[in-house]
Amino acid sequence: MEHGTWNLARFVASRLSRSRRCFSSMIPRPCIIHKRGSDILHDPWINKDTGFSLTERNRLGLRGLLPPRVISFEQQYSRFMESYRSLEKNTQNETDTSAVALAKWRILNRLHDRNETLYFRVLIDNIKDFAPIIYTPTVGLVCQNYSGLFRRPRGMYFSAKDKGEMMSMIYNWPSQRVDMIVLTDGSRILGLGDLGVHGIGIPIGKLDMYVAAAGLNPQRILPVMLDVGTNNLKLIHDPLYLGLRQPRLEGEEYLSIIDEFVEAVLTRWPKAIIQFEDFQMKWAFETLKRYRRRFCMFNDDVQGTAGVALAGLLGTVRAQGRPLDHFPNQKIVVVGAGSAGLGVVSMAVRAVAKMTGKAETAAQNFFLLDKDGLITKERKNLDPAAEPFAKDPGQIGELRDGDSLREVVKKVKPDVLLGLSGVGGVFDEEVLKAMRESSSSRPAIFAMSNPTMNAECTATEAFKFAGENIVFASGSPFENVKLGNGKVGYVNQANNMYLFPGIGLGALVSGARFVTDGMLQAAAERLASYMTDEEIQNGILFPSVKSIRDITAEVGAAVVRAAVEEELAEGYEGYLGVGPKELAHMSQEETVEYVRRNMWYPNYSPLVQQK
Ligand SMILES: NC(=O)c1ccc[n+]([C@@H]2O[C@H](COP(=O)([O-])OP(=O)(O)OC[C@H]3O[C@@H](n4cnc5c(N)ncnc54)[C@H](O)[C@@H]3O)[C@@H](O)[C@H]2O)c1
Ligand SMILES: O=C(O)C[C@H](O)C(=O)O
Ligand SMILES: [Mg+2]
Repeated sequence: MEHGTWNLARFVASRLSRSRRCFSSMIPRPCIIHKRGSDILHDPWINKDTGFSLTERNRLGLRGLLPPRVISFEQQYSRFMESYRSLEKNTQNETDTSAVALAKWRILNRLHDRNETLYFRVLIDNIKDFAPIIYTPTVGLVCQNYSGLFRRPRGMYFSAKDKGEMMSMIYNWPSQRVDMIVLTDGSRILGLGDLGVHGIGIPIGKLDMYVAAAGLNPQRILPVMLDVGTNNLKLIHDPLYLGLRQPRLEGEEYLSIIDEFVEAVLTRWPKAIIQFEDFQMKWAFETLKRYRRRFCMFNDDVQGTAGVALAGLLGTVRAQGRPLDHFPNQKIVVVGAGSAGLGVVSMAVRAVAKMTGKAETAAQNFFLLDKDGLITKERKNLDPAAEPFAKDPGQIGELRDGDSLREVVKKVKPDVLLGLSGVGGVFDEEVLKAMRESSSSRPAIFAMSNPTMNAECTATEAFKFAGENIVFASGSPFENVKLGNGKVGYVNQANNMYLFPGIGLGALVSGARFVTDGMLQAAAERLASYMTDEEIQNGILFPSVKSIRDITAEVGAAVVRAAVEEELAEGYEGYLGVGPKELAHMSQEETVEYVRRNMWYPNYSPLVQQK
């Protein structure tokens, strides 16, 4: 087939007519099931509650197991939203905001446990309201209270006691096919530290976002907890703790558990993608190095975060009214030299090197701090991962190793202050006021740590102390700030949710062998270019969460094109799957359409039972 002669519409039509699979993007197609009667009502993947038609009730042995009236999907939807809105109304004056957040989570979780089609429809339609409940920040609270909230298991749990058994355990998962796994060991849950097995809430929340934003089929996702123990003594001594009450495995013992799990997954589902999430830094880097050239995986905290931050940094240059090629001149202070901070600096420095063609000087305008202050080459026991970004002491205003954040901001006068420290309030009044002396007339403050309590500062503090002309972004959502005189300080949410669904989806529908730096760079660049100049001038660096499906399609397509360019796209065996040659011939627009068409959308499908 010649380039340019490939016709997406014709191609999609031909796929639609020949496919017999049970999920579709828009048109409900029959779903083949192997269950009957009450087993159907207890399976949230296929349950429709009172929505089963009378003919379906007859066909599936459901007659008499439900009240006689058939309630339509739209009626069920309205009834759920009414009960949610009445909870909202009844709790609006409640001062215990955590209790309210958990009550909202419970009502959504009950629906999730009962009827996934309805759950995902309400989630997609109300993503701006519901993302903060099923995802950051409430998901952090859920993990902290997991033993009390636990009713039904979700996902799979592999523990150190399962060594030697994982290859058979993986077949206990009821779905024949899994496309996307989010895996954690619970060792660094948001900024909340080691929450052991209770960290399972994070993979669940991330995969909910995959379904909502990337349209992954919920029957093909798998949240996984690898329980290798916990070093959180409070949990070890808690009689209701649900995980192994032993210290974390270390060294080769630890790695052998991950190796065994990975082997088991890839034996059953060789094309599954594994997203590593909320691993403590040493294992985040070690596992990334170990696996990234062996199968299709990425670490969201290192790589997804880096792309989102880079998009924000490029947006800041535009918001400051400067041309993009000014980026290498921006002075950027990064607070936190962990998996996220180092991921951000590495990617941003690579972008500078690409722009200037000078790798040796690309890190000169980045200033990295950890809990012991500014990192210089004089640092004792300097972490090799931080070494390329360590400053020469004496550079700019006599910088010294261990200089405090206040000193660094005063001496450097940065254009951007970016926090990934996990420590709430480190951007205090003095630090924020010092940002008024920034060499930019429109400095940016990125308080990216999660959840809300761990943000380096609040939005209100940032606008109050650093000035009304700043650009502001936070990892957890904050309300826009009223500045008086009808002016509003715009709050961006700089969260990796803008990228990981598109990275995963792009890797999936291209059949990429690996996730490369080139694919990640393409994802970040697409996110950066998504905003118009007008939006950027108004301080809006990231799109509204409301358009997350659209962004994800664009990011996914950028990842597909990069995978094709790097000759890593092996094709996708899905409902609308294509081979590598067809992928190679798609235009940019056709790729976006192809990605979009592969998104699952929640509708009740007619159920057909096969013995
Ligand atoms: N917004 C997002 O999308 C996003 C993505 C990833 C991580 N995060 C958040 O970033 C935070 C850090 O994650 P991580 O994986 O890098 O953790 P990490 O534990 O690997 O690293 C934390 C780093 O912060 C440093 N630090 C601690 N206290 C400090 C202080 N007072 N001043 C300066 N530095 C200090 C530590 O020395 C370490 O270098 C978490 O809160 C996490 O939720 C946000
Ligand atoms: O989970 C999030 O909201 C973002 C990020 O992955 C984090 O660990 O904080
Ligand atoms: Mg994370």
